[in-house]
Amino acid sequence: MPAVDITPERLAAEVAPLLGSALVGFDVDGVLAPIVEKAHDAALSPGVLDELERLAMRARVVIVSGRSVGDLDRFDFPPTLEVVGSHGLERRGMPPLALDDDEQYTFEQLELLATRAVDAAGDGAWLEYKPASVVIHVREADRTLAERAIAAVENLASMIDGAHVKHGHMVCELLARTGSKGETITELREPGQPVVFLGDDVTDESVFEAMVDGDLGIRVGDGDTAAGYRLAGPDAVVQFLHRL
Ligand SMILES: O=P(O)(O)OC[C@H]1O[C@H](O[C@H]2O[C@H](CO)[C@@H](O)[C@H](O)[C@H]2O)[C@H](O)[C@@H](O)[C@@H]1O
Repeated sequence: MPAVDITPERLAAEVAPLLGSALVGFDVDGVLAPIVEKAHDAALSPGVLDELERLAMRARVVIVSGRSVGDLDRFDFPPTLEVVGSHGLERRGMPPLALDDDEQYTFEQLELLATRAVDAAGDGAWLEYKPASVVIHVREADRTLAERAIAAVENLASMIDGAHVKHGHMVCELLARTGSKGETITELREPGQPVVFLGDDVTDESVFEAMVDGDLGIRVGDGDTAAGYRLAGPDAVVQFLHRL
């Protein structure tokens, strides 16, 4: 069934009765922070931190991001929030992720591929490093060159032992160890605890796909989704939080 468009006010009315019991999860880029050209320029929408802090007094709030935990520090999420990074591979306050020797070898091969892909995609393409992956960013690159470079890198990565590939908004991530936001939420939820989750990207779909009766999945913005509801964009997320 296609997702139902919902207003921030209506969504707040749906979520409010669940607050005492629910796990409320948020993706970052495209949900709490509007998408921008350069990942290091991203900032939370004005007012979001205060609203999240208030929400955390009434519900268990978790941030589940593809960014690394170290990178997520830039957003200053308060300590009352749980913070999960690298698509579920890292948790704030836990020991840092360390690759074993095989994974390290895979990482080095992927880094080489990714570097070549950035060269092939040309001006505007760049590499982001995370503890278990490298991300090829092509938002500012020529679209045709970027698509070609990513198709080639994906093909080559499929021949490397232990390699995984994830796609996102104008990015291709090559991972030496993989995680899943859906599995993370399933691990975090208490038995019978309802989940409310807002996400905007392909990697958030694993959360929506793992949802059970009583959960609320909200896709933010366009795109195919398994979520039940759709909010217009990051501005609507701020309004939703405010109404809540
Ligand atoms: O799971 P998220 O918290 O949404 O993180 C997903 C990726 O976000 C970042 O990239 C995206 O946002 C950038 C800034 O708006 C944008 O320029 C880029 O095109 C987007 O894909 C981040 O850089 C990635 O590491 C995250 O995986």
